[in-house]
Formats: sequence, structure tokens, C-alpha cells
Amino acid sequence: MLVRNARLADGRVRDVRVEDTQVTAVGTGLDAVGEVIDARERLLLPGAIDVHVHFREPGAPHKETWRSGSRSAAAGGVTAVIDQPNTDPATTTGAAFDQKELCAGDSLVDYGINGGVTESWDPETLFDRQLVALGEVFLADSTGEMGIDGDLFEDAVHRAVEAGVPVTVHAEDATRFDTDARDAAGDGVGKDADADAWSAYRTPEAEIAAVERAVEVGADAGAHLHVAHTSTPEAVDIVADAPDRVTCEVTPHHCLLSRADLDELGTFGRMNPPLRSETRRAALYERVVDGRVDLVATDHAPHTRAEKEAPLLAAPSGVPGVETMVPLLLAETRDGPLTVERVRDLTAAAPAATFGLDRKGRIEAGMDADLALYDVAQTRPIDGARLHSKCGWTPFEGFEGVFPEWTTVRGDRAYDAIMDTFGTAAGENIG
Ligand SMILES: NC(=O)N[C@@H](CC(=O)O)C(=O)O
Ligand SMILES: [Zn+2]
Ligand SMILES: [Zn+2]
Repeated sequence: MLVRNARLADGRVRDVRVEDTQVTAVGTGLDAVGEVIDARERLLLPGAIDVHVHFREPGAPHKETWRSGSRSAAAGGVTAVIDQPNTDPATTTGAAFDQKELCAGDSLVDYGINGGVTESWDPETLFDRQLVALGEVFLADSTGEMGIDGDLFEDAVHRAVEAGVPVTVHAEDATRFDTDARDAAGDGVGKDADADAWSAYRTPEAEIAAVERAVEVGADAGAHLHVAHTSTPEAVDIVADAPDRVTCEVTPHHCLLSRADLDELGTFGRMNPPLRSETRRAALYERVVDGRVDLVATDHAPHTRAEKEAPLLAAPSGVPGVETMVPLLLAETRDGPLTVERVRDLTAAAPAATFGLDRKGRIEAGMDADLALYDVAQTRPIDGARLHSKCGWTPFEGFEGVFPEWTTVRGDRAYDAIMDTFGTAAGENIG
């Protein structure tokens, strides 16, 4: 196929030739091969790589399956995902890894699988598999109750260094949570709940202290340490001041939502780490814009509406996001502070570089033909009912988004917006 006259993120207008699974040329006036797609006035981006998703299989297919989650990804311009280990069973042994890999066979997009750490993990068999990273390693309980203590964390980091894999960490220190604030939560349900109590409970200091400690452990061990879903500017600054092999990600929800939105969101806005003050949100987003933050990832954590329609302390933590990440960020290039190049780097080039995915993240000859085409002039309000995740809702209801016209995974059409249809191609393990 030949994508003719596409605008690339840096503003150049180029033809992009795709043969079989790869981009074979980027240039002007290229000879046609196969189908020719007129991409004039359209933006062509490398498929985004979401390094932090929870696709829920095995264990909770009523929340999400590899099929539904990967459709949601493709419809949002995401062509590869990395799945986290808090499934059931947790991905803490070789056998559990194999079980997840079977489920991931249903994925429409490429995928990596991370390995998890609990008291009962089996590092021997786990490191025998093709992990992308160890993690997210939970330093405090979140969905799946996989919080571990400091000694086990140090041990796990050392083993990861021996195995040559990065460590992704969920950094919150539960000893610094404000349990009185949690216990003061009323019994309102769903949108009527006092969800701000969750933000008061899981304090900024709990994240800052845990990131400080994790970075120390990682640096001492010579690890590649990646801090998941950093939600405070202070934590980003600790990572930015650490050696090069310490990296961090920030989610769209921590950039675009704050405690001020919790009246509206109620328990649908409960997640870990929680939404922060408007002041911290703005300072965090500033760091995403100026390059102190390495990359954006969604922490796509779907739970059903019925599960979220509960009192604050009974509702599960987490929000979906894999389908809305690139659309929201591209909308922010129209009237917000981001440039299209920065969006490309945050969602594709940097995730690929951080996790060593050599054939992904850039549009160049020899790279996988993971592509998404956008008309940045066209935004539409995000509507939870039209998204493809099983959960059927979004914390970004009504926000403007720039959605892809189509997405390809290694040269195959994975998503076509005109008919809202999906391809049949199978995603591959990139671990
Ligand atoms: N972020 C969340 O609030 N929840 C995540 C787990 C996690 O990333 O902590 C989930 O799996 O539901
Ligand atoms: Zn987490
Ligand atoms: Zn997560």
C-alpha cells in the first residue's frame, strides 16, 4: 500500500510505502504499490504504544477481554499495549504467564506481558518467559491486593537486574495514607459519593516518599526503573533528577482531571494514585509538555458501571483510557499547550525507546507498519457509549477528541472508522 501525501508529525508532507508488515520507504513521488490511499490534509502518526493497560483476562472478562480491550486500543490509534500482572491468576509464575499469553492470542494489536511480584511468586519460571518488564510491582495495595514490603521489592529489583528486564513500579507508601480521611467518607453511592475523601486518603506525600525510596533502590541495584502513573510534580522531579535509567509515565487523567472534577465523577473518579489538587494537576501537565516526563500511558483499568455505582469504600479503583489517550492529546494540540511532535514522542517514540521495542514507535523504512491517520481539523465529543471497551463509560465524557480514521498493525487494517469495523489480524507478542 502507498499512503500518499500524508503530513507527518514534524510537518513534512511525505508518501509512506508499506510492503507486507513493514514501512519500506518514506519520500516524495514514490511509485505506487498495491492500494493507494490519499492522505492529503491528514496527519499520519506512528501507532501509539500504551505501556500500561489492564485487559483483565484471565479472571475478569466481564470487565474487559483481550478482544474488547484491543479493539478499544485500535479505535484510539494504539497499536501495541503492555498488560499488567494483577489479573486472576496474577502473572507471577511461568504457568500464569503462559495462561495470559493464550488469552492474548485474541488481541488485535501487538502486546507485551509483564510479570508480577507477590510473596508467592516464582522468579525462576517467570524470568524464563519473554517479559517486557517486571511490574507493575505494587508497593501498596491497589486492584488485586498485590502490595508487597520493602525487602521483597529490593529482592525483586535485584533479580530483574540479573534477568536484564526493567522494573515498573506502582509507588505509594501506605504508611503515609491518611486513614482518618478515608474513614470520614460518607455512604453516598456512585456520583453521589464523597469521592474527594479518596484523594485525601492516598496523600501526595505517600507517592513522593515511595518514589524517592524506589529510585534509591533502583539506582543502588543499577536497574532500569520505570515509575508508573506518576501523579505529582514532586515525584516527576525526583525521577527527572535521577540517572538516565530512571523513567516515568503520566496518565491523561492526571493531566486533565483534578479533585475539582470529583463532585461530578463520584466513585467513577476513584483510582490509584488518586486525582490531585488543581495546582498539582497543572504543574504535572506542565512537565508533560516541557519534556521532564518521559511518556504518557493510560493505566487503562476498566470496571463496570455497576461495580463503580457503589459507596466510595466498596467501589473498585481505576478508569478506562486506552481509546481516548491519543484523541485527547491531539485535541490539546489545537487549543492546548501540546505540539503534534510532542504527542508523537510521548505516545510512540518514547515508549518504544524506554522498553526496547526496536521496530516500533517511528515511521521509517524498516520499521513495523503500525500507523494511524487523523484529521486534526475534526474533533468530536467523547461519548462513553461509543467507545469499544466493555466497561461502557469514560471519565472524559464530553471532552473533545481527535479519533483516527484508520489504524494499521504491521500493515493490516486493524480499525476503520467509516464503518466502525475491525480487522481479523492477530496481534503478536513483542516481549
Ligand atoms: N489504577 C487503578 O486504580 N487500578 C488499577 C491498578 C493499578 O494500576 O493500580 C486496576 O487494575 O484496576
Ligand atoms: Zn498502579
Ligand atoms: Zn495499573
